[in-house]
Amino acid sequence: MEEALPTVAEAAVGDGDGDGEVYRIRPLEIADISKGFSDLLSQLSPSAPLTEGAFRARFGELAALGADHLVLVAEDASTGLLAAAGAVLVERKFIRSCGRVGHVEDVVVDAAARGRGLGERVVRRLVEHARARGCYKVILNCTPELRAFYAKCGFVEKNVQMGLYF
Ligand SMILES: CC(=O)SCCNC(=O)CCNC(=O)[C@H](O)C(C)(C)COP(=O)(O)OP(=O)(O)OC[C@H]1O[C@@H](n2cnc3c(N)ncnc32)[C@H](O)[C@@H]1OP(=O)(O)O
Repeated sequence: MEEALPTVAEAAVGDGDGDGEVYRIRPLEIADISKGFSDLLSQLSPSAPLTEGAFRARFGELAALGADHLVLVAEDASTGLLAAAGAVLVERKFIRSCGRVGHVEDVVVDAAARGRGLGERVVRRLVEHARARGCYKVILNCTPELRAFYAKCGFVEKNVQMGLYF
């Protein structure tokens, strides 16, 4: 029988890196729609602002996936606004003895907060989550300019990304 999934909150408790400073990394919450989540995501990909209704609907869908889908955010204690976000999706496979693979997606740090190690901290927390969920690897797609950033986070270049857009 499959083991019980921890809740998203349980799966990512504790910052664990003792920054004791401004940013608190934690799972996404419903209230984050009013803490700049949409503006943060627009720095990843320009798009129409996320409405509260759309945010709530998607939040509910993702919550139903339990710990197999985790969105982390970093809240700036001095402003109450979000300074970074990132997600990891745990894919359940048949191969590799029904192994699991982590997919890191949508990592972004607010332009004003870049260059202070926050992006690396968020990625490392996402990777920790995937490892704790039993993944045998974590993969992601990025542009060539981000090779050095992900190398700092422990990733090595492997294979080729392909896409087919609709
Ligand atoms: C899977 C995906 O989501 S890919 C999409 C990634 N997101 C984006 O491109 C959105 C726009 N960019 C950003 O949000 C940010 O610039 C990020 C997330 C790429 C980096 O966040 P930051 O907080 O600035 O990175 P951080 O300060 O943790 O950098 C860690 C290390 O990587 C290096 N690094 C960071 N960005 C880059 C870069 N673009 N090119 C080369 N090295 C970089 C840093 O110099 C640092 O190295 P150091 O420890 O030797 O000083």
